[in-house]
Amino acid sequence: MEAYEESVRSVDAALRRLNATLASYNLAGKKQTAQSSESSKAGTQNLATSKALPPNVGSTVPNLPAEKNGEAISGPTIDGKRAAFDANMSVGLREIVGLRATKKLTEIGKGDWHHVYAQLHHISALHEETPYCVPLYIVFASTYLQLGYPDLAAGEAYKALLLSDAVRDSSDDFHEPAFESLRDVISLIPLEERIALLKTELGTSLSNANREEPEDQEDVELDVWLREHYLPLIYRLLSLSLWSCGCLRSAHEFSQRGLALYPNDSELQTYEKLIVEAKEGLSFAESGKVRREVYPWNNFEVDRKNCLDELNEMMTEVAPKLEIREVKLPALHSDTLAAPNGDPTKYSDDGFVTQLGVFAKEDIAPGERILEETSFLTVNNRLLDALCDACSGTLPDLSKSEPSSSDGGPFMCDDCEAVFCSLNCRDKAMELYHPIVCDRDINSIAKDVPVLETSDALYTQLLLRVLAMAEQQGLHPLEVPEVRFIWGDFHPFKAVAEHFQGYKFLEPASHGFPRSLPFDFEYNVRLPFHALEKMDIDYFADARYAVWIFNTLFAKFRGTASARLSGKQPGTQARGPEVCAVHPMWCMANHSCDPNVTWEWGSSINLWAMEERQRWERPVDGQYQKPNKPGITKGEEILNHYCDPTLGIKQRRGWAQGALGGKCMCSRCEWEEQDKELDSTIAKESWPKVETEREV
Ligand SMILES: C[S@@+](CC[C@H](N)C(=O)[O-])C[C@H]1O[C@@H](n2cnc3c(N)ncnc32)[C@H](O)[C@@H]1O
Repeated sequence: MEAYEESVRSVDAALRRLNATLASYNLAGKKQTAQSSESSKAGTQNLATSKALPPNVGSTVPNLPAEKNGEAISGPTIDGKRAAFDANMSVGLREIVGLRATKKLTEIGKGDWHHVYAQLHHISALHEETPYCVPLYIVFASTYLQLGYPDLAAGEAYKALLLSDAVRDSSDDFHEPAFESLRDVISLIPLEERIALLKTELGTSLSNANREEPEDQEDVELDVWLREHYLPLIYRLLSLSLWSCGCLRSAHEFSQRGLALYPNDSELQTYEKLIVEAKEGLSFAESGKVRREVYPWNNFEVDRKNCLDELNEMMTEVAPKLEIREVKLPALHSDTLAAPNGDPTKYSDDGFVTQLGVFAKEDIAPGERILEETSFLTVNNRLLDALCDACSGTLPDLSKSEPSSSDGGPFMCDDCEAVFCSLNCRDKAMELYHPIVCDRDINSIAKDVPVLETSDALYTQLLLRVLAMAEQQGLHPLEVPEVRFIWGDFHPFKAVAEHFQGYKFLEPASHGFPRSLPFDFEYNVRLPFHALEKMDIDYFADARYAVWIFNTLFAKFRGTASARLSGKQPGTQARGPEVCAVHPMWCMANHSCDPNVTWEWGSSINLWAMEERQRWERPVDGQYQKPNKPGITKGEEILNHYCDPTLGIKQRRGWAQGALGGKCMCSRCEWEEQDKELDSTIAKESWPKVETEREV
């Protein structure tokens, strides 16, 4: 044992000498400029600007495993406790310590579904202990890839990239913890291997005539490990996972950055080839689609039929004559999903699914207003607008001599430029979300974007509002009341997952998993993390801020958010910015192309029983069978319209596909489709009140 300790001590000393020598040679070569780091670029759209990466090696001698009381320490565990690097390591830790760029992505964390899923648990537990560890995020990302979640893999790989910037940039807020975490991992690697890597590096450095002057050296060894092992893996992960999601532009940008640093990396070359083959014409499209499901680890989706009391308390506040109940709806998705091993999973046995809907508790008169709901989950797409920051209603006109609003509004925030239409809105904003975003320079994020990106940008803004609400109210983002009970039109996945045989990495196909959630790296990953950073939220340490949570929220918004052009109030001239909102009670009502209510939305959203019903049922021999009875009787379902019902069947179906997630199967659509010559389209002018459309 003594002999062993003696040899460890001398290897250790050799390692220190090597590291110091290397530091004096500044072997890392190229300097990292502040501009080239991922985090400092976060405000720009361009991923491709990075120079060859660079070590930000520091001036101090590296922190090598210490000697205590003359005793060599073989290396701390990842949480700082002493341990040997061997079979005693947990499964996740062994993967982390064993990460090498010589391993192919397809091999990292490979195993059957149960094994890989268990690995996810180990990694999550380690994440709680050590949230700033570059290789931990690489293993996280690889594990997600093995489970067939390239979108989640891209999110974790991006965090790894941000942290590797932090390790190299001593001015980065996360420099110290990222540096220490990486040091802890490297301390667990066999000394012989560490020395061998440093020696190779020394050889390269000595033969490099153009090396730069040493500056700000901190730990050459960490930088060598980053460059030799972790960064190649990060670029491979980003390129492959984003290609696999269909985000070709981002995938290409990362593979180009990777290849600029590692031109001979055969994996990166393969991925770049796949990306280039997938592009259409000259453009790399960013039109990703990913799985839309209740992730197997998502314990936040409640069984809503057990929460009807709570839901109905919320409903009574905004609509005293309405209640929420279970309802059977036609299944919109194909009813069988093939698992990768061929096992079918039924989406629905009888072509119907049980969801929720809204019903009348009492008779309702024609033209009666039955719901008035104000939401603070609202956003708009212009940087300079004349809308209330909280409810997105039009601001009172200050140029008029009479009082502009009943309480003398508009009101400004004392500390930033946010404007509110009323005192109530200002108070609510302060209570629900505003302090988190106040004066944080996040106003311009996802605003004034090109037309084609408008809806993605609005959804991202909704996400940011929910994240601010969660932080301000001390909730998990999936527990924020405005989104908690919303069903995200998730595919039934759990059963399929259990049959999953492994991801076919080099196939863009979905391997039996339907992909219906739009995904764009910029809007789903980079901008949300950038905004969180501005809000001073530590998204490395706080597990509430991960891409699977963002995706779950996006799925909820996509089925329920309403959009409108503002500026339609009397007295206003032009249409203003596009406004988008989620009204959690209003959106419980299901769609029909023969609706019994109509709606209008300004600072609040309102539902009215229709004054007159259109004759949209099928006539038999030219005669309508039922009397045309406006108003709604007790027990009848409230049927809203998500698209303009005056349109013809083809247009309505196209629209409903987006807003509903499938083909509308209401009785009007069914008979019109069978009986095209009787298409019941009516002149738009005869339709009351509809100026707004629901789908973003
Ligand atoms: C705004 S939500 C309506 C409330 C929803 N039923 C619930 O349980 O939360 C929209 C979703 O309800 C379902 N839905 C609404 N109207 C439907 C219809 N006419 N046919 C089939 N599904 C419908 C679809 O799944 C759609 O994505």
